Amino acid sequence: MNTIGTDLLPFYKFAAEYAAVGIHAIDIKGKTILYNQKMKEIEGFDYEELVDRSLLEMFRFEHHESTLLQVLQSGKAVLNVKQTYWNRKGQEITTINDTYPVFSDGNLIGAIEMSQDVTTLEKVVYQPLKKYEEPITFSSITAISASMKRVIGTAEKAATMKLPVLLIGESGTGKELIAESIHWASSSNDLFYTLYCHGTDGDLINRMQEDLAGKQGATVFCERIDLLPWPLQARLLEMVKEGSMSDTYFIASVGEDPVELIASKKLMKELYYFFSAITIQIEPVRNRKEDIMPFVADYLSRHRMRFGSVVEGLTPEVAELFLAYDWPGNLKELELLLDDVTSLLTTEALISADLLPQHFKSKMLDKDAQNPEDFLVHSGKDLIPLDDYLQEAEAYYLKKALDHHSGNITKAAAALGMSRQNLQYRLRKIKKNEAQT
Ligand SMILES: Nc1ncnc2c1ncn2[C@@H]1O[C@H](COP(=O)(O)OP(=O)(O)OP(=O)(O)O)[C@@H](O)[C@H]1O
Repeated sequence: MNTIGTDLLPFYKFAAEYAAVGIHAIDIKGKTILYNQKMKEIEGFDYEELVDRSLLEMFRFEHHESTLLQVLQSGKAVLNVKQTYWNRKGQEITTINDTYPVFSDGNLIGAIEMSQDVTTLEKVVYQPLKKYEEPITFSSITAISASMKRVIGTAEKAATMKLPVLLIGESGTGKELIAESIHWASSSNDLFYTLYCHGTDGDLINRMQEDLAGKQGATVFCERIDLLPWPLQARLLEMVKEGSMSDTYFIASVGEDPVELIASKKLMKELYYFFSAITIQIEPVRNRKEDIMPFVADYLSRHRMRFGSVVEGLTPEVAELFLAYDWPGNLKELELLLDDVTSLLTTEALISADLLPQHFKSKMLDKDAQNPEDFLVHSGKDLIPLDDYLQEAEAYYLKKALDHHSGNITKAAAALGMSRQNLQYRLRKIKKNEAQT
């Protein structure tokens, strides 16, 4: 209650739910008590999956992974942590997180994390300045695999014909690089304009028209039109068809198969028809691993030229890890990893495993382990019989409990609220089941 007697709780609740920052709060036991709309958007959960999200609570054991739990343990705030990662939908997300302990009457009662989504800002402000000092042309693109060579071949033809192009590929596969290369190959005009479609800003398209007013022969790259809200897709369609922009060359990109995007109403059919005079599908890098090592070599050569470093390559162990990893964020993820690693280099000629960031090493170690999210029901995943599901969930949970207590059965059993004998019996049963399958 405030001084004028209005109950503020409903207002606080509304503000938390609809705030433009992602909010995730946990209580003293680590249970999620607040998880707002923006956080769902950032982490890429669909409504159906969220209904199941409470299930994840019972698997919440990765204490060292979570800043929230770290803050809960230390009682100290962790501020200004920038993170780039690929969320559940494979979208690249960059956030700046502040995590605070929450006290009531001097007692710690939980922790709260506030995530600011700076993905678009990063893309607009930071990235274009970051990598290449010269215009991007086809020769800047690593294309050793047969599939990337085909991509470049088609892109070169598209540039000659100057027909609208639709680039299809996961985040980080280099769609923007290809769009820019098509631009330079198709025209001598230096106006390459990227329309970042990640936001819900209603003025996005009007602003672009203002920016391009009176400028002849520009190329507009509409990046990820599938992320554009429906009314803005309609507005974009109207604009590309308008006579006033007839001199503009349009290229667009989408993150998945456009036929599925149309079926799930994420992409307007007419917009697809406009852009798809030529479609170019870029394979994820896990299907063309021949490109990984040449990309690393190219990155390191640029690093030597730019910073005068002496780094030559990777140790065989790191090369093996790079080739084994699936790279959900594609070469962009590899590039960010190399940015991290090379910032630590002094006189090393080879990048060895001890220079790799902890988050990458733990992902490699966990590669074969089951994740909490494997237990969620996804629309694209076949259901399994309940008994099998429960068995898998039990095995996962008990193993995590044991890991958590460094293999100490007595402590794990106590934490699980069961006798030592009961835990041993269940573990034997799991082993037997695993041996049979
Ligand atoms: N084949 C490649 N050759 C060279 N660099 C690449 C290649 N693929 C990706 N990259 C690197 O990855 C980064 C991301 O590429 P880009 O922004 O073009 O990806 P994208 O497919 O447009 O991603 P998103 O859909 O997330 O916007 C670039 O900065 C580039 O340095």
